[in-house]
Amino acid sequence: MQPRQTEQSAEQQYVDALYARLDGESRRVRADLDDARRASSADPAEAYTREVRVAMLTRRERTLDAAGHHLCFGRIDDAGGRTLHIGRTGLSDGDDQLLIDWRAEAARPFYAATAAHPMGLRRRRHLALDGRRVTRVSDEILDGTEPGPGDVVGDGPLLEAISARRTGRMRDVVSTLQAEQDAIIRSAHRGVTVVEGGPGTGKTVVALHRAAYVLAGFEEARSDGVLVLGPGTRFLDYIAEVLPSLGENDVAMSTADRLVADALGLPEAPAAGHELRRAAGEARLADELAAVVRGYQAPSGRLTVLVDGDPVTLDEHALAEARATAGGTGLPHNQARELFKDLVVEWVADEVQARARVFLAKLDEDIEVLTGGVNVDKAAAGDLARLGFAPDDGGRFGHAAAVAELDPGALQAELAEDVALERAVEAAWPYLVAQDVVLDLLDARPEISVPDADAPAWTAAHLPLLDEAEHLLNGPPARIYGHVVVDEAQELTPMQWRSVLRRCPGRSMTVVGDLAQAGPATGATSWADALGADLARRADVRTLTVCYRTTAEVLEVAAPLLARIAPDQAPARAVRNGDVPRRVAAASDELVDAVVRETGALAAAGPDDLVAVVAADAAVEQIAGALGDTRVRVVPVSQVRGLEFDAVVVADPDGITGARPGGERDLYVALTRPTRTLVVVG
Ligand SMILES: Nc1ncnc2c1ncn2[C@@H]1O[C@H](COP(=O)(O)OP(=O)(O)OP(=O)(O)O)[C@@H](O)[C@H]1O
Repeated sequence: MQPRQTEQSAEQQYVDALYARLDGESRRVRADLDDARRASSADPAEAYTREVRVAMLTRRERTLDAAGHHLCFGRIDDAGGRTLHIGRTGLSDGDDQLLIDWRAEAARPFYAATAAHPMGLRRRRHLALDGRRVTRVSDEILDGTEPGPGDVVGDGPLLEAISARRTGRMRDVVSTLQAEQDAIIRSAHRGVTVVEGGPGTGKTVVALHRAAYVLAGFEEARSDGVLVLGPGTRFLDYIAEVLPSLGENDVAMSTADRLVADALGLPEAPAAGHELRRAAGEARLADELAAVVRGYQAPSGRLTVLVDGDPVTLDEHALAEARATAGGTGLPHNQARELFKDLVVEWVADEVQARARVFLAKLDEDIEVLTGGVNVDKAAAGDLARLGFAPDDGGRFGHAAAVAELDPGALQAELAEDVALERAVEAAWPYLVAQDVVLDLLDARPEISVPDADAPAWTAAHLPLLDEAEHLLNGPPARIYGHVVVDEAQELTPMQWRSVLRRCPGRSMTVVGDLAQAGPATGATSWADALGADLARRADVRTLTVCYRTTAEVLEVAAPLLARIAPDQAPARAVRNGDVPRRVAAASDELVDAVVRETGALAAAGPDDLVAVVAADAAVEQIAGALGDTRVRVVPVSQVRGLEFDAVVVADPDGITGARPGGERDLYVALTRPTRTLVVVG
């Protein structure tokens, strides 16, 4: 038998044993889960323990289900001949660790060892499986020794993975993660990790595998959940299968816009043009909204309340003090209003009591005069004492008793319910709703206004403003996350960042993006622009340098553009070579025909290939119409960030660069989408 076959059948035996173990554990977990679900207890502590157990077993059940697909994909052998198999979950037989979870520390050398730093390994082995059958074994020798009879050295699985035809859905790449990617995924850093890198360097891959790692390793991520944010629904569909295939089904996925719309209970808002998005996304609008809200908080003047028909007035000084106290708590506006009202009530109650005291003292005097000097207190002392009143130092009960009857608590409670007082407070410090606050702001900013203030047609661009206002009025969002992953992070406006950050109070985040690909709504040129100087300073910034998507030839076509739009950025290094991209000249009236011809040729040449046309947004409809009903996708350049295809036709590059500001960045994004074939028509 060939070494390849011998090794393959030895691995097959091992893999069979792993699957037997997996099946056994799945059966056991399911039985335990049934038991745990059936058990009921009236004791709250026991009921809680049971719930925790059900949650734990459910998670394990899911992990085991997902792990069944390509259960084991690697093995590492150290110089002493010890071996470890690496896979999607850990499996053991008593003390024997049969399979190591890829996230475990012991699996690190599988990803991190190189010939320069073998980390004690002699060999790294990749296993390819088809169902439960081992279809291939391939080895890398890391310690510089010659391959022996048991080594199967050949083409790397990475090359095979990245050369494979795309399906339109991203897959997990847990079996071929590269060292520079793995170092970020496994980082123990709990704050903000920023991952930058050119197109196709695996930023999305890193972000998603990091989410899975963080879920397993960080307690706060497990308890408060993980959120993945992407630039649009097309992109979210594209990445939807990666985390479930890693056994993680509980990760929330959304766009920054949908996140806010859901939180505020608003319907999906229509997309906005980049000018509106940019204008409505400026950071200073947060200050302006805060000023709008402050403007409603007891503006200077006096506050008059009618109590039993008598006016009681808080003068400017008293009002300013109440405003300063309520405002100074830092509470959101609507909660601070309650405190403001309490202060007004207290003030008014004091005033009413002071007036009563004066009035009663006067009454005592009048009675004494009327009764010819008879001291009423003295005369009624016995009765008053029986009623529980104590005389003051001068032996007087009179107004002390009467004022005591004006129980301050009861008086305040009564005032708090008083309609006239409530009306006066509402005029000074009204309850506010977010939409009204934003409409107030828009009065002063016609460039971001909505047409009809009575039925405002909010667009996605306004959502972060509404979210900001909601925060100012009612405080932090109810739903927060233990870890937030932001993909295509260069696309978020400063106001969107504020929405995202307020949902991640722990600031445990993975932020991935490429500033050279920034669209016109943000045009961020530094991470400090994007994240704010403070957070950017504390962030752990990593750079990916190797392009796994496309060929060296395609990167070469994009290189002059990169030099113009991001002169400081070193181009990524491609690991593959391929065909030289083609340029097809076409006059503007022939353009659509030429695009149809070229895509037709590509689709015919690769019947299973994923073929796309990328065009300026305004040109999409015409091209799609001319193409008719084909499997070729026509994608507007504004929505193509993060996506990839086997073959791409870029239609009318000048049209793309001229369509909107920063058009060269759009073109750069378009040119870097293919995994293999690029045709530029124009
Ligand atoms: N270690 C890897 N093994 C196999 N495939 C990989 C690996 N790293 C990246 N890839 C593949 O390379 C392609 C590009 O990866 P990804 O989309 O994560 O790049 P990106 O940096 O996010 O790109 P962009 O900037 O265009 O959004 C994907 O098909 C991905 O699956």
